[in-house]
Amino acid sequence: MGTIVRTRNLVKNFKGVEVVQNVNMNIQQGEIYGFLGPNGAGKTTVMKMLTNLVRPTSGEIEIFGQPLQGESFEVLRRMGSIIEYPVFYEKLTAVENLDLHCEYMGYYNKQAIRDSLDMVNLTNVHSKSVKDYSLGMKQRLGIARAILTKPEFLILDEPINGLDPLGIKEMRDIFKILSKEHGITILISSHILAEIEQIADTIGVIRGGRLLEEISMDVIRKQSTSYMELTISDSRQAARVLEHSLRISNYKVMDEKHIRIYEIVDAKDLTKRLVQEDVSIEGLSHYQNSLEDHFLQLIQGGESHV
Ligand SMILES: Nc1ncnc2c1ncn2[C@@H]1O[C@H](COP(=O)(O)OP(=O)(O)OP(=O)(O)O)[C@@H](O)[C@H]1O
Repeated sequence: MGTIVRTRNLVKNFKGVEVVQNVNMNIQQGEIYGFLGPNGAGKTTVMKMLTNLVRPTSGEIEIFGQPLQGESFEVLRRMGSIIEYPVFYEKLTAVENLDLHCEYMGYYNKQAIRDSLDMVNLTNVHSKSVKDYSLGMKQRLGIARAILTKPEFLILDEPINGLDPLGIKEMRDIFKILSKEHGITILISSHILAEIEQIADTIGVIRGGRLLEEISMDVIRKQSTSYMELTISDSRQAARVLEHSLRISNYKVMDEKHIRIYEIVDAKDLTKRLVQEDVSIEGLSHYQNSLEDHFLQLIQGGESHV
């Protein structure tokens, strides 16, 4: 698998303010890359730079192994995008809108229009004009338009924003089909972790214009650990009991009164043995280091909407 997008020290200044700072981003072929960050973090600006809508102040962008320049029309033709909200001719129908888009792109193909509407489940809307569409339908039409020319790489800026749970589910299913069945690499931004974690293969976290982390979901899942924390009278004595009587080796003494155990143990057995060996137990709790904790620690916002 190759790298589809690579940015090196990407910077964007607006009126002297660095809204994107030294971003080094790597998107691999075939993956769904979740671009996670609070409002104003710089996601849209990065996406605009990737699509040549905004020029970087400095740094490099490589897409499909080629540097992105002002005249990279070939590269741009292989990409589809929805940046900010998709805009349509409201009085026209879906097919009429896509017809016009095809004409504009110099890619007239009736079958492609039908295929892409099918792919986003926008059928049976023949005579309806776009002004009567729900937000979810508009978003899906935006995706249909973005995939009309059968791009290899799709950029979607907050496509789930404002959708109801059913709309979100529909969108997720569409992303999965585009990715897994059609092999399209997808960059998708959101400010809500829960939306991203279910679909992304890799997550890039951005805040204040800096890419704080780029990590695969597999690695994150492996890192998220559960443990049991014991509060005891004497952690040294307790550690001896764990090692010698219970044969537990995967634990950590936190301080004089706390021990964390990272392996599965029978809590009843454990407490019984500790009491037998004169260690008094003041507390025992189970913890799960969740994905959310991981990102909240990273972003240090303290809210679940990072
Ligand atoms: N054309 C512009 N001129 C001046 N400042 C801008 C411009 N475009 C974006 N910014 C600023 O750059 C910062 C990053 O904005 P950007 O839209 O990229 O963030 P974002 O992560 O996409 O957030 P959102 O989800 O709210 O769009 C913000 O502080 C924004 O006000």
